[in-house]
Amino acid sequence: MHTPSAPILYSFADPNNLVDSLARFIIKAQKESIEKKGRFTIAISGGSLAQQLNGLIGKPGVKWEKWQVFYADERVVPLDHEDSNHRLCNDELLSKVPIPRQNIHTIDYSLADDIEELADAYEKELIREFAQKDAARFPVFDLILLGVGPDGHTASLFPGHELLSEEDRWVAYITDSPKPPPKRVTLTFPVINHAARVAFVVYGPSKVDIIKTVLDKPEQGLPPSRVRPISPGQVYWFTDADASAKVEYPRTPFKL
Ligand SMILES: O=C1O[C@H](COP(=O)(O)O)[C@@H](O)[C@H](O)[C@H]1O
Repeated sequence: MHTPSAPILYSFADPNNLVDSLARFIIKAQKESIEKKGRFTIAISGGSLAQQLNGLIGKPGVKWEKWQVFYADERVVPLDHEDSNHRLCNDELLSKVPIPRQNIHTIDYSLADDIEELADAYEKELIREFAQKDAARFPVFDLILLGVGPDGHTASLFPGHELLSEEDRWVAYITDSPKPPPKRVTLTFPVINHAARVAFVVYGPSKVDIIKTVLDKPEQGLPPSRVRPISPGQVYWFTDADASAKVEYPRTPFKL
């Protein structure tokens, strides 16, 4: 097994530059994936990340019909509820681009009374997309987009939670999320760490201390510090000057 590569940190002084660079990065990942496999598999988080994706709207070169979109985590609420990660992503991006609805893989909220069944059903949705085509132990997403909460969670993997040691499941559930709503499903570390690329998108002054801890003190083992995709996977950080203000970890100039 190869050692994971060190994270690559980008810091953008201009917010528009962050949005545009992220869009160009995603389009490049999409192009490489389609050339290799004929499709682009992406998992998207909710929260503040969704607003950073609008650089993709109307951009030439995006082959929406080749995208298979999953959620890195989802709050167990109706899909049109204001807390739903799908609703956020749909409002900010997916409803504004020509992606076929069947390529957007949402949770089945009709199973909400039995969250274990709901998580199993979402895992089966991933198995249909990945296992039959790639025959791998874990799915290899072309790209997973993650955020980081001020408390140090990523996806719905919270500091100190027992889910951090999940080794088998692709999709796990929690009913005691410290951040509301309490019921959520999430991709697990084995899935996140098998991705070809993982990009954190973190901006704003409220994230400044947590990003410093995650990048400068990975030995503390906060969930985002544990995102180290196995080689040749790579983790990237797209940050703004506010979020990365205190980070000593070396920045890399953005170029494609
Ligand atoms: O609850 C969640 O929070 C994180 C971070 O959200 P942010 O608004 O602080 O960026 C998000 O990445 C995750 O998908 C979501 O469920």
